[in-house]
Amino acid sequence: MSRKASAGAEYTLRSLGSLMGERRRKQPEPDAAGAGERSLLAAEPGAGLERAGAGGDLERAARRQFQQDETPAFVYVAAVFSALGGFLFGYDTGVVSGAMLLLKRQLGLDALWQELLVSGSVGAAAVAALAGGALNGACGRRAAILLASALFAAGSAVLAAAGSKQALLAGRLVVGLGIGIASMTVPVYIAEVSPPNLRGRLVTVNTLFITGGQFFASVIDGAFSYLQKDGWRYMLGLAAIPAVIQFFGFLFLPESPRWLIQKGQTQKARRILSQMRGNQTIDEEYDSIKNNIEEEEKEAGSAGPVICRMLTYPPTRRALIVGCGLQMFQQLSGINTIMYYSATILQMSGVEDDRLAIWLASVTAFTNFIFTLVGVWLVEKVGRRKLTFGSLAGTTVALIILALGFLLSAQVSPPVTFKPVAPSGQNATCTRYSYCNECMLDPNCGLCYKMNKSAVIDSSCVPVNKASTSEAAWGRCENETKFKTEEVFWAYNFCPTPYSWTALLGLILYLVFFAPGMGPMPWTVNSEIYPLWARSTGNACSSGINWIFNVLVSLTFLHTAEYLTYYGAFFLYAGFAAVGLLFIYGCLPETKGKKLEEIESLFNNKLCTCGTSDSDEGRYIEYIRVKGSNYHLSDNDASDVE
Ligand SMILES: O[C@H]1[C@H](O)[C@@H](O)[C@H](O)[C@@H](O)[C@H]1O
Repeated sequence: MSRKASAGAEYTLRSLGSLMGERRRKQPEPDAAGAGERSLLAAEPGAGLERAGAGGDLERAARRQFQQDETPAFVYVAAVFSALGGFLFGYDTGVVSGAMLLLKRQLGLDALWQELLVSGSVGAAAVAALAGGALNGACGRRAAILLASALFAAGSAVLAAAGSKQALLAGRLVVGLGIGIASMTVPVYIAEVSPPNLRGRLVTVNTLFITGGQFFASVIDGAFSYLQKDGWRYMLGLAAIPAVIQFFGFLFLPESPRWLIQKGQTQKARRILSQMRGNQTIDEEYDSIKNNIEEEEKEAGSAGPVICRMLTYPPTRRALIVGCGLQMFQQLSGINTIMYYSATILQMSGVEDDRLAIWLASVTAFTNFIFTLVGVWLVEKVGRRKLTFGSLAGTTVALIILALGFLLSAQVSPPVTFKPVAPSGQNATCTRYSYCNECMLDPNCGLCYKMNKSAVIDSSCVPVNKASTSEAAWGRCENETKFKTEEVFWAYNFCPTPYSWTALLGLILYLVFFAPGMGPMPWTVNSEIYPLWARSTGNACSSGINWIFNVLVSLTFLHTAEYLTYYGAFFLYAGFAAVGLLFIYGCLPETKGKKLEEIESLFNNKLCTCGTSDSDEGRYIEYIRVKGSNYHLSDNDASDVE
């Protein structure tokens, strides 16, 4: 039974499709626009007018019809300005790989410094995401977004002007703090200002901006890679522009009305809510939020840290497990390894030119972006649960194909047929390897070879030039301009085999399936599943988990590949994804179209019964006030019934 019902107010329970306790019964699917507007008497918008018999119902149905057409442009403006935080998150995480190619040469960075600059900001993001919960709760979403954009701007300026590696590290850490705060705040803010029927779509737009930022970063990397000296300053510094735009935009944008109500600033909250809802009456939404907060405060008690209250109160504990689980499986299915190694996978498939591979990597980022757009379109049509499940199922299959591609390539990996003698003082470790795939698993080595028709001949495994991976440290492939005229080829990171296209196919399928669901849904679902008192903390924890697993997966990939080989690593990710499928099937309820205040009741049942239990999308339950408290728990019905 819902917490509201147990709170002493007297309710009658009405339901369209099924009553409490009944199993799911199939309802006609509302269309996207009406997803949040399921009526008591009409499950589909549009059917409302015909079916509403009584005068009050008719009026309500008409009002609903009117309301759903009118979402003020203001909501979209607020969503787009906050999603600039997503863009910066994507840009700053994406741009660093290209910048690093130039930086390591210009500043002579060793592996440790490269690692620090790449992972430092991700680590800082994890810390800031975890700390961002307290910041959000105490100062509000708007202040947190303003702080994030200020950090992005300041960090980018430091990076653009950096004169030493220490300054670069400081800049990356500051940017990382911005990424962490933005990643946990922006989805919450968008969810709180959006009307229920658009919420999923608008929060998903934030992930569209993340992947858009990553794509834009890859184009900028490609463009500035020609500017060998100082190109990295532009790559890293350009992020200041959207950061400044967001900062000034947010000076004019309002605080989340839900947060204001929680803090007792009710007049201001009413004003902002009516601005956000245009011509719609806001009384019901306002009362619903306010009563919900009062109920929550009564029931959850205000003693102790929020995280302890969340863990001891079963519905929020379950929501937290679902939220963190989704973020963990998003990262464990290997998205960032795929993005990072896409250039390698493309090279394996026969793209030998380094520059071309960089440009093709931006095609990968573009695919991720475009298919996130498909997610924006689908989220209100098919709902979060089906979209996430379908997406992860496809991702699992794609990972298996990718792994098979690497496996087949390893099996026909060309043997090393020529063992040159290392010049004195030079490293000869690479010459020990007997097959190309062994040579490739050692990051210090590459293959130098000739081709006879499509067969690899005269191949040797030699050390890579530390300053430029496009040539060897010594031997036939030592000088790129020279060996290219001599029909000698150099492969760093890939083995030329006839099965490489399988890996390419796996890569494309991976992005096509991952981007619409597993990419955005963990963020979208997390922005919806916690009650207001636990929302900032819940999002802080789940975003923190996302960043922690992001670091873990990216940092361990090369070692995993060394121990398990490439195909082993991808089979491992496929295994994680398969476990994630069971988790989603069992534990993820449908939140589509529900008011944020209603979602908590989805977690009243024992965890991981969603696949079979009645707390799923087929149920349309409505509590109507009979007397006493002046609100009800319903699927967007706007009136009080005495
Ligand atoms: O949702 C995003 C998105 O899918 C990005 O492409 C990925 O790099 C992030 O790690 C993820 O959180």
